Amino acid sequence: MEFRETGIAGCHLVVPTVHADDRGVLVKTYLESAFADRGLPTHFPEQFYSRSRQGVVRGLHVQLPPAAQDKLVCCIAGEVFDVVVDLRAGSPTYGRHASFSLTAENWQLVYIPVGLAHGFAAVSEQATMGYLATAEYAPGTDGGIRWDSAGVDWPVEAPLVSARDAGLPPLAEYRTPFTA
Ligand SMILES: Cc1cn([C@H]2C[C@H](O)[C@@H](COP(=O)(O)OP(=O)(O)O[C@H]3O[C@@H](C)C(=O)[C@@H](O)[C@H]3O)O2)c(=O)[nH]c1=O
Repeated sequence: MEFRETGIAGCHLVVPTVHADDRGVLVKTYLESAFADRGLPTHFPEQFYSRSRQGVVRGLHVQLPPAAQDKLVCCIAGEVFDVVVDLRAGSPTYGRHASFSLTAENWQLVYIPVGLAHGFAAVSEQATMGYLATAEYAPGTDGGIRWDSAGVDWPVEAPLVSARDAGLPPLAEYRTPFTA
């Protein structure tokens, strides 16, 4: 399991070892000791999945304190264009984003620390995302910024976006509770 820097402090691209043989593959996507060695969280009380059809954009979401979450995200079916945006006041990369191609074939994951917004576009016909999170979901603490306000070059035409996501504030108007 390799941890690659992403240009946004504390956010890592996690590249697991893919053990392939005649039968197929075995891939370990989370290893407590590897996370502990890097000072990353090892307690993930919540796991969930979403399935999206092609052209869906979800995000850009961040769960607010006191229920703020670190997340470990991956794509277990299909392919997504995954995005994080730094919303930590005082961060040298505040407002900047990083993007990743997460696919069921490359098995890569993104570790997203508290204070980064997250979203993705489903690039394949269907895409299933998996999440581990360090805090349980708390209705009323879900926030974020509008998907098209952070300079992201989304690889989809006419994205399908939820009403809630369409109503999120743009990055320029976002009042962040997070600090670097
Ligand atoms: C995220 C979440 C949603 N829900 C409910 C609320 C709502 O009725 C329904 C769908 O929620 P949403 O529209 O927020 O689902 P979705 O847009 O898939 O939300 C997710 O987006 C990506 C980008 C993330 O990073 C995730 O952390 C999460 O915010 O599921 C839960 O019960 N628990 C949860 O943890």
